[in-house]
Amino acid sequence: MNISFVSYEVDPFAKVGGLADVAGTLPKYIKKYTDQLNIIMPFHKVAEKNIKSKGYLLEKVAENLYPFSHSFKYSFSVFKSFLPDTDIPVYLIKNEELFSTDDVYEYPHKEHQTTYFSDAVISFIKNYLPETNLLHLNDWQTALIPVYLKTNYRDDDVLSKIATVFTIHNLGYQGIFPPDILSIAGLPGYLYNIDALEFFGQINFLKGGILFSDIINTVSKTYAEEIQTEEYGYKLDGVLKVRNNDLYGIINGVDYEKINPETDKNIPYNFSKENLENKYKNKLSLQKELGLPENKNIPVISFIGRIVEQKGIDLIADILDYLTLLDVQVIILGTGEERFEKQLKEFQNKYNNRLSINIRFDIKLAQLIYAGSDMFLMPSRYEPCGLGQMYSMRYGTIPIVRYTGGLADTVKEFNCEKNIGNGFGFYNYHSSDLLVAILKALNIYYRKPECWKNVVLNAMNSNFSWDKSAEEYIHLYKRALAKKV
Ligand SMILES: Nc1ncnc2c1ncn2[C@@H]1O[C@H](COP(=O)(O)OP(=O)(O)O[C@H]2O[C@H](CO)[C@@H](O)[C@H](O)[C@H]2O)[C@@H](O)[C@H]1O
Repeated sequence: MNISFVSYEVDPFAKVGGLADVAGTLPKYIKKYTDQLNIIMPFHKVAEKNIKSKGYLLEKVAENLYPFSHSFKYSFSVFKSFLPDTDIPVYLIKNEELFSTDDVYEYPHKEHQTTYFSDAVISFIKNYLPETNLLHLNDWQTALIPVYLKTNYRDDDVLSKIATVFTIHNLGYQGIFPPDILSIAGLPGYLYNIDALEFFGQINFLKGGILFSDIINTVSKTYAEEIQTEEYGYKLDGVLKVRNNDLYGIINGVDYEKINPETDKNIPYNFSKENLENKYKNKLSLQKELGLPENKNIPVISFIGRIVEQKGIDLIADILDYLTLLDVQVIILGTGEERFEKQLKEFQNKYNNRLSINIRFDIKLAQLIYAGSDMFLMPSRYEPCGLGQMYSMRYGTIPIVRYTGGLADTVKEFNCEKNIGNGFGFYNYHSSDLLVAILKALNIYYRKPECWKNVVLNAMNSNFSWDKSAEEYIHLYKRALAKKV
């Protein structure tokens, strides 16, 4: 198998959320099953900064290339780096006009940027990587690649042989734009059709990915089922049902080398199951760093994530007045929608010694929060997989989740008598249900310390390695390739 993995975010080059973690880790695990594997991403400004500051190798491998169909006649060049500590090449596609913003998703005309990138990837493959026989695509930004392949390039001797696997990391982001994007992208006008890319008078990129890829998957089994219902389908449930025979769910894993309390360089005290005292030293460091009273007995309840509706921020905001009545400390780290950021900042002034609101992106602080907290909130409205709950468990921090999508597949309700389970949760999307789930955890934390220790150990013993999921991806690749013969 000769695979190119295409993603808009790849950790540690450019990260906004969980997509970067997956794109920066999964390739390491599928590598052993493949002949050739590389990653292709845009050369965002932030990637350039990270490569320079971290001293990664960078060389130009191609210049003056052009996309074949796109109406923008800018040329692009391609740079090569490597996924750190591996021999996996990362190809970065550079164009000054389109990748000029500081952050990954800042460019105002994303439809121009993503279509240009998609067609440029194809042109680069045809010219420099013609042995490629499978493209693993991720999210709406890359969803038109299979559309180009099955329309404009269906008779091309190299490109027509390429199979596609398309992973949906989040159905909530679809890439919906006015119909004139088809002519800008150089795609045929007949795609403006209900059986193709048309979507309520617009063009929907994700719909293109769903209909034109050989195989589709999402990042947990439960979410793969949920998105075929009206409640979670974001108006694409019907389209997903049409592709039901080719739709799979594969749970994400955790990079056990990077997300490891025994070796993590971002935390002051490394620890393991055998040495949990150090976890509580991290708790004191965390409290100190955020200006909260330093006390290792007070339960610290945290949230890290994008501050958007998906993550259940409204439920957290609803209960903060009640939660702060209790002897707890609450820490929030994230960035996102302004209305939520503003609302959270207002709470900060009310409850200074119980609450720490941090509106920023800060990887080092995130690791200290995973390590130094007792409980980790993920009351998501929907959650394709979720990584925070798995990271927190690695550090003995107990997830409190809404049982939906990947959260339902990775968190099991703790039962103190039987000593089974690794977290706590609730089902209905109601703030009172979230509050009750937190109270269940606090009850055990305060009144049954032996049980609390057990749930901490159960969480740390949970297995979220990528090995099994990587094997499942290989099966999907084989299925996709079988469609080409
Ligand atoms: N302010 C901040 N500072 C530092 N770090 C921060 C941060 N905000 C977020 N992060 C980090 O970003 C990652 C978020 O990952 P998630 O999987 O939880 O969410 P996301 O919704 O972005 O991903 C989508 O894609 C992934 C990958 O498939 C799915 O797991 C998920 O369900 C889906 O919504 C974690 O590594 C977290 O620590």
